Order: sequence, then structure tokens, then C-alpha cells
Amino acid sequence: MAILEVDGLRKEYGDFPAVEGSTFAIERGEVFGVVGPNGAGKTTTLKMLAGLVEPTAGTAVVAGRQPGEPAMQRRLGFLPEESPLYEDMTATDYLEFFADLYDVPGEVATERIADTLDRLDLEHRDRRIGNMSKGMKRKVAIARALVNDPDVLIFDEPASGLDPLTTNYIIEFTRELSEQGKTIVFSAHNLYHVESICDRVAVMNDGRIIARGSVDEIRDEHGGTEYHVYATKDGSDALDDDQSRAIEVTREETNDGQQVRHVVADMASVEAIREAVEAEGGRVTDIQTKTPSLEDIFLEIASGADPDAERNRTRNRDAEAEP
Ligand SMILES: Nc1ncnc2c1ncn2[C@@H]1O[C@H](COP(=O)(O)OP(=O)(O)OP(=O)(O)O)[C@@H](O)[C@H]1O
Repeated sequence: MAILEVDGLRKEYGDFPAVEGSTFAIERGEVFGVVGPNGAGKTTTLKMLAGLVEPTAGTAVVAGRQPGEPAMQRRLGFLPEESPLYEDMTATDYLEFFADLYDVPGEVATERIADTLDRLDLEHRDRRIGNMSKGMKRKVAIARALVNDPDVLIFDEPASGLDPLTTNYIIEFTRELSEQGKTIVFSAHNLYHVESICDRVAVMNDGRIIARGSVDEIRDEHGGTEYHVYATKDGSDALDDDQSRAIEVTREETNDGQQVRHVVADMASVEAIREAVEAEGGRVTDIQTKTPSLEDIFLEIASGADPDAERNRTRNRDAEAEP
């Protein structure tokens, strides 16, 4: 059953549509990534889910409640992109203060806060927040989002601008939260992280969701796996243009000029190339599969360019190991 349902959610700032009617549902326990270039509408979407921005139209229902309702706020934890903290307080005092606002009983709060800070590996928790490093402050902000033990977590760029070690720590911690059964919606620019922990993803551009699904589904929809078939030149030249257009994405000589690389989209086309090459006395020397990363796909769909052309352009830039 969906724990979070969004229907036609829209936000206009003046005449400017920051989010143009998003519709999606998130299942209990899912990790759902929202990705897109700067200004795509990710933060506005997340803030509408958290009840911090009033939608111009449409609805968002979290755990059966409208954003902003007190009963819903108790079940939700929000980590803003930038979270100002009370610099004069220690982490522990600050988190106890927020636990109190959520009416978490004192002993439960003390135990929960200590446990969360242990799991986040936050040292110097009695240091003034103002004297903490950026990574430590981010961990305190994450702990604040967890102080009410929410079912649904909305994390806006949880690890942005942090060193690789702290980033990995936070991503792994997010994975652990999901394994505990929390539902997590998060935005990130690092698509490797999104791909590594998200069950499903929404790709936003100019206020619209332009692709949605598991990374594999998005990959299939936008080109899927490619097969690179390397063959001797003699046989390759025998493929006539009509035959080639029907099955090949691209065909080009390898750098050493000795072979031809045929790029095709499915195994049937691999076999068709092999037959055509062998019929002319040539032979296939190697077959490689290339699976586009979420980053490749993102560049392709966010650029709005012809998907195949864009993917090939990106791929061809990368030096490939040729047999
Ligand atoms: N309070 C506001 N008033 C006017 N325009 C706004 C406001 N908040 C956001 N916008 C505009 O709405 C659009 C979407 O902004 P949003 O912050 O949601 O994008 P984003 O995808 O989170 O971007 P980023 O990756 O840079 O954080 C942008 O063009 C932004 O300038």
C-alpha cells in the first residue's frame, strides 16, 4: 500500500511554475530518489511533501494525512538542503530540545538520541554546534530529522558538499534506515548514490517529471543495454546500408583501423551482424555489453536531445578498451 500519494502537485511562484503537476506514489519501505538539474523543482516538491510549502494545486497525502497536519508531522522527518542549527547549543542539548517539541518522553529521547549519534559516529557531541565541522553539523541535522522516530523520511541532498568519507557514511546510514523499514524520499546530485540505494527514481526537469521507475525500467525505456560487436573489416564492409540502418545504432572503425565496431541494441541484431560478417568470410572478434549508468541516462533525457545520438556522443567520448 502506498504510504505517500502525490496527485497533480503544482507550485507557482508568481507566474513561474516551479513544479508543474507531479503525480506519483511511494510504497511503504521504498527508497525513492528525486534527481534533476539545478532548478528542476526537487526542493519545492520535497517541501510540499513535508508541508513547508503550500501547493498551488494538487494534493500530497503522507500516511493518510495532509502535509502540515500535526498527526502527519509526527510520522515525518524532514532534512532540509540547508539546516540552520542553534550554534550555541551542544548536539545533545539541541536534539533533546527538539525531542521535547515532539513530546518524546525524556528517557526515550535520551536513549534514541545517543543511539542515533552512535550510529552516525558523531564524536564530540558535547561540543558547541557552532564549533563543529560541516560533516558533524550535517549528522546533527540528520539526527534531528529522526528524533521523533518517523516512518517517512524526506532528505533533501543529505550528503551534498561533504567529503567522500562522510558522504559514504551518510549514504550507508540512509540504506540502514531503509532496511529498518523507513520510507525514504531523497534528492541528490550524485547519481551513483541514487542508483546504489534507490528502489525507484523520478527524473525532474523544468518542473516536470520526465522519467519515473526503477533504474532498470528507465534504462530499458531510454535505450537499455547496448552490444558492441567487433568484427574484421572485410566481413563488415559487406553489410549493405539498408541492412545496417535496420539494426545498427552506430558503426565505426576502431582506432587501429583493423576492425569495425558495430553497436546494436539487442541479441538478435548481434546474431544478424555475425551471420552477415561470416557470410563474407570475416569473423567477429569480440562482443561487449555496455549498460548505461543513471548518469548517462540522466544526461540523455535532461538534455532533451535525441536519446540515441546523445548516448552515443557520451559513450564515444569515453575511451573504450578495444580488443
Ligand atoms: N521561494 C521562491 N520564490 C521564487 N522562485 C522560487 C522559490 N523557490 C524556488 N523557486 C524557483 O523554482 C525553481 C525550482 O527550484 P527548486 O529549489 O525546487 O529546484 P531544485 O531542483 O531543488 O534545484 P537545486 O538542485 O539547485 O537545489 C527554480 O527556478 C527556483 O528559482
